[in-house]
Amino acid sequence: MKRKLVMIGNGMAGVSFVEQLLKLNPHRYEVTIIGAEPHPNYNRIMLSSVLAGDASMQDIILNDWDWYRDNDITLHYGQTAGSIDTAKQVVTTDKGIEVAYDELVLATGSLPFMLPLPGADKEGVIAFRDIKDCEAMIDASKKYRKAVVIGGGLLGLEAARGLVNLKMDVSVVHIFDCLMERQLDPTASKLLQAELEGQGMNFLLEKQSESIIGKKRVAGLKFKDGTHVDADLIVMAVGIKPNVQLAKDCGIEVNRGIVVNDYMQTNIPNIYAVGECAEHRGIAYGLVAPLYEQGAILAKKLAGVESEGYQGSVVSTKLKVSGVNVFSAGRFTDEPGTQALRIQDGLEGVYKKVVFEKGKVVGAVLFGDTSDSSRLFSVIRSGEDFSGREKEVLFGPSGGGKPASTEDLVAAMSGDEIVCGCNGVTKETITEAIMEKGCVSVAEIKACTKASGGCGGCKPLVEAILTATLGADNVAAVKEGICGCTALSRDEVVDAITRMRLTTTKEVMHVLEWHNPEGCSKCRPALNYYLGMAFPEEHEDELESRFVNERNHANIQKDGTFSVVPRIYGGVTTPEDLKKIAVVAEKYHVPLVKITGGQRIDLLGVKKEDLPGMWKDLDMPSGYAYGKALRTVKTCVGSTFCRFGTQDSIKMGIDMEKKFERLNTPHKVKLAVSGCPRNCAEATIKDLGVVAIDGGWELYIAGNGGTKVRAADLLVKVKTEEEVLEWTGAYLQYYRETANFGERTSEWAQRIGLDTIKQELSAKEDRDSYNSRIDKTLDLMKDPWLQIIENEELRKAFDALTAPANPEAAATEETSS
Ligand SMILES: Cc1cc2nc3c(=O)[nH]c(=O)nc-3n(C[C@H](O)[C@H](O)[C@H](O)COP(=O)(O)OP(=O)(O)OC[C@H]3O[C@@H](n4cnc5c(N)ncnc54)[C@H](O)[C@@H]3O)c2cc1C
Ligand SMILES: NC(=O)c1ccc[n+]([C@@H]2O[C@H](COP(=O)([O-])OP(=O)(O)OC[C@H]3O[C@@H](n4cnc5c(N)ncnc54)[C@H](O)[C@@H]3O)[C@@H](O)[C@H]2O)c1
Ligand code: SF4
Ligand code: FES
Repeated sequence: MKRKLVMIGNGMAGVSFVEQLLKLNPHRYEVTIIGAEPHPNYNRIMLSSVLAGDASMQDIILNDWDWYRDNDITLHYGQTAGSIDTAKQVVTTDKGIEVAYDELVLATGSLPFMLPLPGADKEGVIAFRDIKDCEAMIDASKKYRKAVVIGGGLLGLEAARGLVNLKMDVSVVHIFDCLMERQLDPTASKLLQAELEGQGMNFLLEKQSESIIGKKRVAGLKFKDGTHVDADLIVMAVGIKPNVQLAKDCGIEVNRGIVVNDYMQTNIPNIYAVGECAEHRGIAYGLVAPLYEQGAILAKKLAGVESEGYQGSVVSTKLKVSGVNVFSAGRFTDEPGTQALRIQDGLEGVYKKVVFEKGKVVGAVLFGDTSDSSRLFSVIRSGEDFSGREKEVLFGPSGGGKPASTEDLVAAMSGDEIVCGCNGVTKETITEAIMEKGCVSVAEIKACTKASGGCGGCKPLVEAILTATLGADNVAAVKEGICGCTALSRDEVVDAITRMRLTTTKEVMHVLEWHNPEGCSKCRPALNYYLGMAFPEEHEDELESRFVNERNHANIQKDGTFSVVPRIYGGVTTPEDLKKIAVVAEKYHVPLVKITGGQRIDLLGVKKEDLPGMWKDLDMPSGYAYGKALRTVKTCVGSTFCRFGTQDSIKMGIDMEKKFERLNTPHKVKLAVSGCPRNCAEATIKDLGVVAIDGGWELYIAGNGGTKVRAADLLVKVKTEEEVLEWTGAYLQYYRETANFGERTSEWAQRIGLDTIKQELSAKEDRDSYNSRIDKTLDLMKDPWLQIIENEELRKAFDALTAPANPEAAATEETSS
């Protein structure tokens, strides 16, 4: 008969412990979890990324509902354990459910510390601890402007960064004169402050909060020095306290946290504690890496596997604010008996400090360049004696180069050592992903194991494990750089752009140390695209990084003339538009007027100097026949006139074209809509094709009618026109975010797999998230012809553009349709 294991708390530490227990001894226990939050276990760390707009709520689920069912775990979610009868071994929840246990694990985490200020109960005063808080901030940003974060620690600064991204005016109130004083020395702290001020944060240092003002809702914060700051939202991030009340009430020994021994046992038999609520050797940890280590020890204990017990952890932190590289580990302050080695490069904004005690590295602070973080952390944990050769730690044995390689440290790591603290991923899990699942890049390892998907601090170590496992030559062979100017892959470049918030091609090339500082014709347009995709609002399109056809907003022809293709939505025109086209064709002596395969009209043989005049006279939007963008939405007659038609394909096509026109994509995108399965619009050889069926629509993807003909695959059947637009938006944005620049949907879909696409888009929440990003981009797009006609500066710049010496070479870039 199975023993009854009950766990109170459905958070990161607790569930990680259960996962490890199931691996070691899957059949020993009947597991019940009581969780106060109405969600399955999620990655609390990533709430910062959700707030910053870099991840969706769906992305941060660690164990979905199916996981509990598949592992026979009873989950009482949305219920709080209210009491424990330690004599009868029964837990009672606030909803009156009684659960008997043989073994009980407390994993109740922490509570945010709320300053007991007068007015702290007003609307708009919140903490930042869970999904509910995160949603409250996102909602507030839609209605209000001024946010104040109290606390300049890790949490406060990550909250502040998220609120800046949500377009709020953000002030951070801090009690000391240095931010993150628990992790940084004053030098690093001041460098950090300057960097964050540059990102738009305002700091009010050495401020003691006195009261919160306002009526029902907060209106401001008053300080003890008589000053005040206006606020529509106040986020308190002034630390946490272990959640121990339940334990205390039933007689379990509690200090700051629930007191446990090296095997996570409390003073009451059969009751254990793990995670932030536990206090081991006087320390209650507030970071996940040590909590996962505790979970591993407890799992062994309850699975009947011997271990030496938990010995405590050295912790390291990395601030998850993009564009800022800060790392801190161990004891970093100058104490008696310690010595510090510091280097500072004021030009590059780099600062490094390593603290020694009796020759051993006991702590480190890095700012600006954190590439040494994994190695330094390993050195701290290894306790290696550097007496007499301390400088090797930063400068290597020769005094001038890099110190002992990360690969050596990787080789010395045991399999169960945690590599990614944020996601609790061990070295063994990563090597398995490489050897058994065929991962050959950090991005693939991330997709497979989640390692490096949180703060990103473990990335160098994951990379080193990859190199150590596959061999440097093999890694280099499989890693396809985006061009000869860099050894970095597309994913690595895009990841760096988003993580470090790089905004220009020059900045990317500089920060990522391009071999060729000017880039080349392959990487410049690609970077320009990736930047625009990642930061549609901040990035200014770089004309000089565009291909010649896109610079001219017209396709260059073999004789050096251009073609003009105005947009004709869904292939439906009007007598007025036809008249305008005819007048323009005559006025500018257009030698050839041609109906294209995409159901529109091409005016060929136009002189460059005539282009703006023609655009003005036409007074029609650009058809983007020259761009890596949405080209056409071909439609059939559909139900309006055709006797076979089941749906209005013309309206559907026009709606799609109007919604997605001007969208920049990795390569050109063509759509089509047919009004019945006879498919006269050839929708099944398009990047996305829609075919009407009885009572709905079928969406086909990744078709191609070009040199490599490919029939499209069925993605989904839907009922309404709204759903067609919703799926199309999500699909196009997923393609925009994950395809290589220059990769058609057909190649992309074959590379990543149809099942992956289906799975990625299956949840409505994910589709909404993709749509919100595509909508943001579409809102910002303007018609390029109109801009040049209306804006004198742009007009001058356009006139100054010269056509390439060899039009044929340029014409191979793109073809129109
Ligand atoms: C925004 C944010 C960013 C962070 N970033 C990082 C980071 O980058 N790196 C890092 O290492 N750490 C980070 N942390 C800290 C990290 O999230 C915590 O250390 C970790 O989540 C603690 O895990 P836990 O399981 O002990 O507690 P929790 O994850 O808090 O889980 C405890 C759970 O128990 C539930 N509970 C409590 N009492 C009861 C009860 N009586 N009955 C039922 N359920 C109960 C709670 O509702 C909660 O769901 C961050 C924290 C936040 C809030
Ligand atoms: N990147 C990360 O690793 C990360 C990110 C977020 C949160 N966390 C963890 O979550 C927990 C909570 O984070 P936190 O930043 O709230 O805790 P913290 O204790 O690390 O920092 C709180 C900060 O608030 C300041 N403070 C205290 N009282 C104040 C007051 N009255 N007015 C103004 N400032 C005041 C403190 O000086 C301190 O710097 C911690 O355990 C932290 O490690 C980690
Ligand atoms: S696809 Fe069907 S509805 Fe459209 S024109 Fe052809 S037969 Fe008519
Ligand atoms: S340690 Fe943060 S992502 Fe791995």
